[in-house]
Amino acid sequence: MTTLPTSRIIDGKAFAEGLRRRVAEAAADFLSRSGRAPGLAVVLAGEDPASSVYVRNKAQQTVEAGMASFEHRLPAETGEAELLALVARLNADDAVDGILVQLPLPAHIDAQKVIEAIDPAKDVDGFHPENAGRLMTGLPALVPCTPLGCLMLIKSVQPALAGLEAVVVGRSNIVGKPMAQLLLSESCTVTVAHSKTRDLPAVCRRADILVAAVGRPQMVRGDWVKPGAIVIDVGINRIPAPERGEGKTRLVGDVAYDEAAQRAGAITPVPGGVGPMTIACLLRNTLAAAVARTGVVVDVPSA
Ligand SMILES: NC(=O)C1=CN([C@@H]2O[C@H](COP(=O)(O)OP(=O)(O)OC[C@H]3O[C@@H](n4cnc5c(N)ncnc54)[C@H](OP(=O)(O)O)[C@@H]3O)[C@@H](O)[C@H]2O)C=CC1
Ligand SMILES: Nc1nc(=O)c2c([nH]1)NC[C@@H]1CN(c3ccc(C(=O)N[C@@H](CCC(=O)O)C(=O)O)cc3)C=[N+]21
Ligand SMILES: [Mg+2]
Repeated sequence: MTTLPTSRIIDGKAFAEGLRRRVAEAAADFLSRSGRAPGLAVVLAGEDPASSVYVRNKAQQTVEAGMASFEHRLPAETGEAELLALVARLNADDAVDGILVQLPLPAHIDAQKVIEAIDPAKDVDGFHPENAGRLMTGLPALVPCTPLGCLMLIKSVQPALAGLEAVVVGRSNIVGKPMAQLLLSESCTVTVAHSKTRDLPAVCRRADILVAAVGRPQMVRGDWVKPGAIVIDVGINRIPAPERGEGKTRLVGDVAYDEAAQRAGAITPVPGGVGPMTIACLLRNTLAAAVARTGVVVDVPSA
C-alpha cells in the first residue's frame, strides 16, 4: 500500500516575523546613523472592508519595526485633486520614505493617475510604471510586496529555481505580472495563465511552482497540482462559514487547500501564508527606499 506524502506547510506568518525582525534591526541602524527613523505614509480613502484588515495589521507592525507611521484617512467623497495634492505633499516631505495609497480607490478617482503621481523613489508598492519597467529590464527597482514575499517563500523551500516550470494564474499589475517577472529573473520557464486560458487544469499540472492569484475562492483543485509541486496561494477571499454560526465568515485562498496539500511538495496556507509576507515586504521596501534616498548604509534583507 502506498500513501501520498503530506506536504510541507510553508509558514508565512513565521517567515514574516523573522523578516520583520531583520528589518527592525536595520531600521534601528538607520536611526542611529541618520538621526531619524524610516517613515511610511499610508493613504486610505473611503472604507473598503478588505483594505481595512490590511491597514490595521500594517500600522501596528510599522511602529513595532521602529519606523514612523503616517496615517491619512480620507472620507470616501474626497476629490481626485485633493488626493493628488496630498501625494504631492508626501513626495516633498523628507520624513516620508515610502508612500502607499491603499487600493481600490473610490470609483470617482483615477487610480492610475494617483499611482503615477507618487515619486518612484517612494513607491513602496512598486506600482509606478517606472518601477514596473525597471523590474522588467533588470534594473534595481522597488518590487511589488506580494510577489516579492511569494518569491522569498518559494526560495525558503527551493533555493535553486533555474529551469523549473512556473505557472502564474492571474495577470494583474500588482500580483500576476510582477510575479512572472521575478520568476523569469530566477530563470524559471514561466507561463502566465488568465481567464482566457484554455484547459487551465492541464496548464497548472505542468508547474513545478504554481502561484494562484485569481480572486476566486478555492478554484485550483487538488488534481491541478503536479505531485511534489510548490503551491503559493495569494488569494484572500472571505466566504460564508455557517458552521461557525449564523452570519459568520472565514478566509480562504484561491486553492482548495485540503486537496492540494495531498499532492503538493510544499504549500502556503490562508491565512498565515502570503498575507503576512506582503506587510513584512512593505516594511522591507520602506527601509530600502530610505537607504536609496539617503545613501545611509544598512543591511536590507533581499529575496
Ligand atoms: N495576500 C496578499 O497580500 C494579497 C492578496 N491578494 C488577493 O489575490 C487575489 C488576486 O488579486 P489581484 O491580482 O489583485 O486580482 P485581479 O482581479 O486584479 O486579477 C485576477 C486575475 O485572475 C484572472 N482570472 C479571473 N478568473 C479566472 C479564471 N476563472 N480562470 C483563470 N484566471 C482567472 C483574471 O484574468 P483576466 O486578466 O483575463 O481578467 C486576472 O488576471 C485576490 O484574491 C486578492 O484578494 C491581492 C493582493 C495582495
Ligand atoms: N496599495 C495597496 N497595496 C497592497 O499591497 C494592497 C492594497 N493596496 N489593497 C489591498 C490588498 C490586500 N492586501 C493584503 C495584505 C495583507 C493581508 C494579510 O495580512 N493577511 C493575513 C491576515 C488576514 C486576516 O486575518 O484577516 C493572512 O493572510 O494571514 C491581507 C491582504 C494588500 N493589498
Ligand atoms: Mg502589494
